Amino acid sequence: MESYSFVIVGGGIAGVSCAEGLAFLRPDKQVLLLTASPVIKAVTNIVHLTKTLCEFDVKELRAEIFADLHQTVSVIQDTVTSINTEEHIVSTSGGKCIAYEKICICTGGSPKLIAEENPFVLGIRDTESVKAFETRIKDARRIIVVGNGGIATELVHEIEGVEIIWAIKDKHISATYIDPGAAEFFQTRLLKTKERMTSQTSSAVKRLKYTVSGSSDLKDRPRGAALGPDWHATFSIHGIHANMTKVTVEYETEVKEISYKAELKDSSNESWPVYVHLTNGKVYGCDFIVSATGVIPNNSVLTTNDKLILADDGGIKVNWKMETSIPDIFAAGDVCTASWEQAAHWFQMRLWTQARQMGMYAAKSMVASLSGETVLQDFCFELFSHVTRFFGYKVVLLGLYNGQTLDGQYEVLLRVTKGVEYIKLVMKDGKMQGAVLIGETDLEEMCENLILNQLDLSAYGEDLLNPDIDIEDYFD
Ligand SMILES: Cc1cc2nc3c(=O)[nH]c(=O)nc-3n(C[C@H](O)[C@H](O)[C@H](O)COP(=O)(O)OP(=O)(O)OC[C@H]3O[C@@H](n4cnc5c(N)ncnc54)[C@H](O)[C@@H]3O)c2cc1C
Ligand SMILES: NC(=O)C1=CN([C@@H]2O[C@H](COP(=O)(O)OP(=O)(O)OC[C@H]3O[C@@H](n4cnc5c(N)ncnc54)[C@H](OP(=O)(O)O)[C@@H]3O)[C@@H](O)[C@H]2O)C=CC1
Repeated sequence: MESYSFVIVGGGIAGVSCAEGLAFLRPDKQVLLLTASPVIKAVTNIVHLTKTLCEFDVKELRAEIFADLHQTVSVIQDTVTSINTEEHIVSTSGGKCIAYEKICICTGGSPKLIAEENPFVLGIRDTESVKAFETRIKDARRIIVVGNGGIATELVHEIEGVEIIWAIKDKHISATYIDPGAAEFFQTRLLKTKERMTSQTSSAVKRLKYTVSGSSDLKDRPRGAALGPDWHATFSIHGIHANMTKVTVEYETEVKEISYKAELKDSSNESWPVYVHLTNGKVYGCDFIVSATGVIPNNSVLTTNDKLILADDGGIKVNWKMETSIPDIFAAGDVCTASWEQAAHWFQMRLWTQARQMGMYAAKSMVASLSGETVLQDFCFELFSHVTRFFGYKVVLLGLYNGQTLDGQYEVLLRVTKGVEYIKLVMKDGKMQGAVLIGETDLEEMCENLILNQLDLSAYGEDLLNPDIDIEDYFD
């Protein structure tokens, strides 16, 4: 039987970061990366914006190319079906049994759909799912997007040539990331006017796009890793209309029923393949529905083990060393749920930054566990930080950016320049707890420092955001 010191299951960012970390830390040990898809995701072109905040590109590599880059890493494309945790043996659907000393589960997540098995409900996760979406949208007149998080926000902004009904549970758009004020700031970009489309073309700032190498023979691949930055730029997501793009937001509503006929009249007089009945009483016919309603961790490789402890969200519970409840089994990325006592300004969100940090840290922890050394928790778990792009703007989120865990006991300092920047500082007892920085504010480093060092800023009051005072000089 083949045997490895370290086995990793999953070739997404968490698994690949873990494999790279292990290869670096223990070049004397053999590492096996077992992954269901023939391409793996590697992080490249890392740009550090601050101590905890970085931007990077995600590169798709064929498994054999990744293995060639790392002498001690082997990659096998196969699906893990079960793990014998007593014997330390992992079994695959291809009939392999492989022995391990330490194993890390990095199997990611799958879209949590509002209706499983409904052919009109699509989720977006990997290259295959976007290809399915691309095929469907090119003939679509109207689609319904359900959900108010990352995917819905990106899609509604990027899709052209189709009517979009965006059904959200909240009172404002993009509620997973921003507050009502920032939602208002984005409002002009949301309305897909001709003017907006022109300005978008000229102002779009894109990071490097990744390419899908050798995609033609990947048709039948099993579920792949989650997409990378600017994933939408690699696909054509344009509906049937040449010029018309219209967005209607249905606030504070959910999908009650999906049917193939409408009892109530749909507002258009057209006929549609499918109708969505909302809890606010409205009925919309559409060509299909995008369910951008979160992810479910892929925990099945371990669920038959009665020692496994899962969190309420289905994630595999891990402690601060990324250890699961089963000896010698670690987990990282979207599949796990951080179940340690967390630092005051950090919380888990299923993002690629955290997938990378967790994967790298799991490698450290596995190495320490093998050699009986102690490990200290990584600094990255001190502060939540995320940089992304919504509606064409750079968006930086730091710490308790939405007042998370503060029970409404905080103040907000705000500076808004319409169409340029939106800055929100979350303050408690004169100390900064979190920040939302939209636009090119150049304030991320200062805010990061002030959240981490908890300096009492009461003396500065609102001057903290006075554009006439170069406050950065005080705090960098
Ligand atoms: C459309 C989209 C846009 C996103 N945009 C952003 C963004 O802008 N910023 C951001 O920070 N995050 C973003 N995310 C989230 C981010 O992509 C994920 O949090 C991150 O990639 C998770 O990485 P992972 O390695 O944990 O899991 P995945 O990338 O899901 O990788 C899981 C891997 O495990 C393999 N696997 C699964 N089951 C098995 C098995 N049984 N045996 C063997 N292999 C298996 C899969 O093939 C895959 O290779 C986005 C996600 C999506 C879907
Ligand atoms: N730029 C970025 O940072 C991006 C990040 N991502 C990441 O990719 C993953 C998948 O994205 P996404 O699917 O958008 O997930 P998110 O977790 O970002 O958002 C899910 C949204 O769907 C809502 N929701 C959940 N269930 C229902 C339901 N039954 N009916 C209506 N609404 C519902 C949630 O509301 P509630 O929270 O109230 O339950 C939330 O608004 C996430 O981990 C996300 O963080 C994706 C794209 C871009």
